[in-house]
Amino acid sequence: MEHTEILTRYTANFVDELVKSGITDVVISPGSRSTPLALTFTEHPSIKEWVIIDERSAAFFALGIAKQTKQAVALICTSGTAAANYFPAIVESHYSRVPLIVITADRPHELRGVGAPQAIEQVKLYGDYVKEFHEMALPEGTPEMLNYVRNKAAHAVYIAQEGNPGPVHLNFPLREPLNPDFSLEAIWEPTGYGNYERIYQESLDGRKRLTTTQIQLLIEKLQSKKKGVIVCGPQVDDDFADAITALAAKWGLPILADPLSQVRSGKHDKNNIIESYDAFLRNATIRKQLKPEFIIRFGAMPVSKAYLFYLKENKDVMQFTIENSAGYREPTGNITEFIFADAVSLCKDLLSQSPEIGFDEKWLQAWQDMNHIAKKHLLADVEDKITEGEAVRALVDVTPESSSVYVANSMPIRDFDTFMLTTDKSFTVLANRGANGIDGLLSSGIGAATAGNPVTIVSGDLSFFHDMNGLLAAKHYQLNVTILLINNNGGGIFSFLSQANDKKHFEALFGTPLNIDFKHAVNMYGGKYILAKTEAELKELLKKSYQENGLHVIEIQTDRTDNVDWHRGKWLAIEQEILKGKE
Ligand SMILES: Cc1ncc(C[n+]2csc(CCOP(=O)(O)OP(=O)(O)O)c2C)c(N)n1
Ligand SMILES: C=C(O[C@H]1C=C[C@H](C(=O)CCC(=O)O)[C@@H](C(=O)O)[C@@H]1O)C(=O)O
Ligand SMILES: [Mg+2]
Repeated sequence: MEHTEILTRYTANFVDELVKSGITDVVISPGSRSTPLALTFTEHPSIKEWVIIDERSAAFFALGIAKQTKQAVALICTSGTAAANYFPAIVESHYSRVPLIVITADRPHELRGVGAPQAIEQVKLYGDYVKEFHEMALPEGTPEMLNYVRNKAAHAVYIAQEGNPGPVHLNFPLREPLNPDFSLEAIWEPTGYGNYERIYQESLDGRKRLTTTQIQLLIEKLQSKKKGVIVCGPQVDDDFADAITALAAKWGLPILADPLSQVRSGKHDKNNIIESYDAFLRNATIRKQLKPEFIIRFGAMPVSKAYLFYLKENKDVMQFTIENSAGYREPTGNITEFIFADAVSLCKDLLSQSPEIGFDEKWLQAWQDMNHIAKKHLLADVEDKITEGEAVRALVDVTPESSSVYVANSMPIRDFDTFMLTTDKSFTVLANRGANGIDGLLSSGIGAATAGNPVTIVSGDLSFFHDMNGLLAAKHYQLNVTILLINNNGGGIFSFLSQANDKKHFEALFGTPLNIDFKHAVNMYGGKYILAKTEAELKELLKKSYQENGLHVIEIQTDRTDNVDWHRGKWLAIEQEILKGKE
């Protein structure tokens, strides 16, 4: 075979095997060295390609698709700093356990380290942030090498999705000429198959379960205890909410549900859910009154800093951390017993095998009473000028059934933690809490919108500014996306921190006001911009945006100092009523 036929068959077998392994979306950024990959993906009849010019945005866009669909997404870019621009999203996908197939085109080995253009060191470029790295062989046309390239494709998808999902990096050296020939016959036809990774696909559905003996041992450890707390961190399993609430109901235990646990919304039993714990666990006296005898946490730590303090103050308390596969996520240094098992299976096994464990019903009541007081205050007071908490409250009220909300880090996710109360409406809450970056948010949310469900992105002004390039995808692909822009003209979260006491440096180094009019940026990307001034107005504008196509940006404007005072006023009123009741 001559060069172009080898190149064509090699890349076609690679792409076809990715598709056969379940890849449905690929995000391509323009380049020359990546030509054979970009063209072959685009020519393949069964994959959707998204072209995103800015590689940092492209990778966060792919991350958003993968978070929404829970399936691996492929990324293609050319050599050089293009590949380096993938790094932030790869870090996020590593920590938030999102599967990505990262494919970087590269110069062939004779052009590396010799001053050739656009040639950087791409071997293991992302270090340990990827689950696996492979330097692909240069294209060859033998049956063995066409089998090899299929094996690597299937293996990459398997590794990206097995255990704790994450990114896999394939570096692809390619020699010129780079244009494939799609007139060739049967380029998608696999050569003799042989054994390769596809066989793993079936095992992905295998849930890791404890043995009956292990379940009994766990139950025995708990039976003598009365005051337990179930904590639900971020979860992706659609069956988890039903399973954990059924178990909590049988055991009579409170569930502290993080906004990303997907437990706060849905048709399941909400009786044991304590969603406002961040508001009242801020008070040390209340934390002491709620000292537990054991804690069972499912998944990563919740957003709540108040819960972190609660955990730190209970180093003597028996703790179990449930992880689906592997990992160590216990930042307080408290002793914990890690249980590596599928969360839903574990809940079901405990439910079916545990006797009536007579936990202390007053214990659950104590949590429910405090939660009730907190919710009363969080739902009270409609201000004449909308606040950041009311904006979240309004969104939770009007976001459509089965929609998704992609929430920015900093205050938006914390306001979701405080103001997203339980609801029978089912909607998904997504965020980039792996590394808590303010980068790539718009791209991630717009990527999530490609799945077709209504998506509302909740962004601070700096997060919006940080990823404005991401808006191009919404314009280019005419995606339907609503963005709730919470503009307090700077980094509002810093006003809650001790840095705010440094009047000399604060605004320059932490407040960092932008003083820009986002309307112009929104119009540049073909979006509809409007300013909402009250909670009622915001609700109407949000509902209207869900009825219309395209990009909608609804901005509310707040003052960072007023915002702190308003939040602290809420927290104080809650604490005072709870503690008054305890006098
Ligand atoms: C990429 C990145 N850079 C910097 C930070 C540090 N940081 C955390 S929150 C924040 C300010 C965010 O401001 P904004 O998006 O307006 O949200 P607000 O705090 O006002 O709610 C910054 C700079 C970060 N988390 N990620
Ligand atoms: C801006 C950064 O993130 C820090 C900001 C605030 C967090 C915090 O302490 C909030 C307090 C609260 O939730 O009541 C802080 C933290 O979680 O420890 C974040 O690291 C940053 O650049 O780190
Ligand atoms: Mg801000």
